[in-house]
Amino acid sequence: MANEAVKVAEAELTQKKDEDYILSVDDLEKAASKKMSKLTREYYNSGATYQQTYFANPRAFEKYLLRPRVLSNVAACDPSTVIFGRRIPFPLCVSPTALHGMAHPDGEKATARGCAAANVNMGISTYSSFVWEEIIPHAKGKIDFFAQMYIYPDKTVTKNMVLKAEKLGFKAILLTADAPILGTRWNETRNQMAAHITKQNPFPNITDAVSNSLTNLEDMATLFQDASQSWERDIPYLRSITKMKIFVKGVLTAEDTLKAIECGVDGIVVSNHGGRQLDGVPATIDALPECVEAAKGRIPIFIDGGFRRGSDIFKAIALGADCVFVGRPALWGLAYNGAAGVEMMLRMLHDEFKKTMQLMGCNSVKEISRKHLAVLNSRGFMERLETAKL
Ligand SMILES: Cc1cc2nc3c(=O)[nH]c(=O)nc-3n(C[C@H](O)[C@H](O)[C@H](O)COP(=O)(O)O)c2cc1C
Ligand SMILES: CCCCCCC(=O)C(=O)O
Repeated sequence: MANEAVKVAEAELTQKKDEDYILSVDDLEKAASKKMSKLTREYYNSGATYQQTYFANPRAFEKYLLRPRVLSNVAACDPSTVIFGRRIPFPLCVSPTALHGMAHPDGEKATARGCAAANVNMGISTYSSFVWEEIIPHAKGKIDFFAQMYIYPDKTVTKNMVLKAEKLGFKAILLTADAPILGTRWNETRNQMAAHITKQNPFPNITDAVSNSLTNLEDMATLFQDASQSWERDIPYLRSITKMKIFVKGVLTAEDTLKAIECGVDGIVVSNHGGRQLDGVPATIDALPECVEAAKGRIPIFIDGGFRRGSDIFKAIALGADCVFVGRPALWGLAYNGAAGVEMMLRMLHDEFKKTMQLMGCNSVKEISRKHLAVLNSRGFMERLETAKL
């Protein structure tokens, strides 16, 4: 009888294959990628030109080792933190990414529902598949939204977008600064992405300006992104027309961190656009320390790029970030199972982050610091990050 029970249990086990388990963001990426069309998969899962930065982002976390403290009574560990005056479950928000309609028919509306279910704030792209006013009601009052914008060549567009965002209750502008022109992604040309976009996936927020005659995204972007954007001209202008917080997204250096402070922005997002703009720039986790050092606590610092594990989030907080954002993981959740897939991804990262905190001996986000990290020096010996000569 016992043998029979074992046989039944084994038969049930073999019905479920290893790939049916989604236990990590990496599992989710694989499962979601199978569900996407070639066009969508290659648009989402790629970077600029040789993709050096795209691959560097997730890999760079490995060189930061964790230094745990034991016997620290972590039974009451609390991974929550406060962003813009609102307590959020853990230091994570969703980055703005274009065209969620390619992953799921409900696009950003489903992403917003997934974020609301997990109580996670969401950035929405200028290039969203639905107009902002259609997306917000799906989570209104439950989470904060951030409006991703560019400096548009036509300044009345900039002004209208800002005023619209303010009216819709967006908490902050994420001004994308690393895209005065669009980066080159070769498979977008191979897949004739621009033709697909104008026909099947228009940009409803800016649709009037879209020209069907254009054949590549880089040309299309010149309609919406102004190569003459500058700190001196555009930040004071934005400041003069809005009370929303202004975060500059795409900062990678101490110099630009200082410039951001000088121009009076409310914060920066250390970002390389997920490796989609300038190939060859550092992984964001490697650029973070010089930005943190330059800021000296004067402005909040957010970061995105390659975050796939709870321990990645822990490392960024330890290096001085206030909050981490994820882009592609939300797209994978959406493609895998709509709003429920987005929620699943966010809960997975929440649980991994909390477990990392507990196994590190931390009870609150405020306790996490550089003393929790180490690196291997050039001779292969471990050094505490606090004292390491890098
Ligand atoms: C498919 C895709 C579309 C994106 N669209 C935008 C966009 O419209 N505006 C923007 O500022 N950043 C955009 N980004 C960059 C993200 O905001 C974010 O910086 C990046 O995805 C973070 O890296 P991760 O995907 O590894 O988490 C996009 C990224 C991806 C993957
Ligand atoms: C014509 C513009 C194409 C959308 C660009 C969105 C974006 O930033 C990306 O990384 O892709």
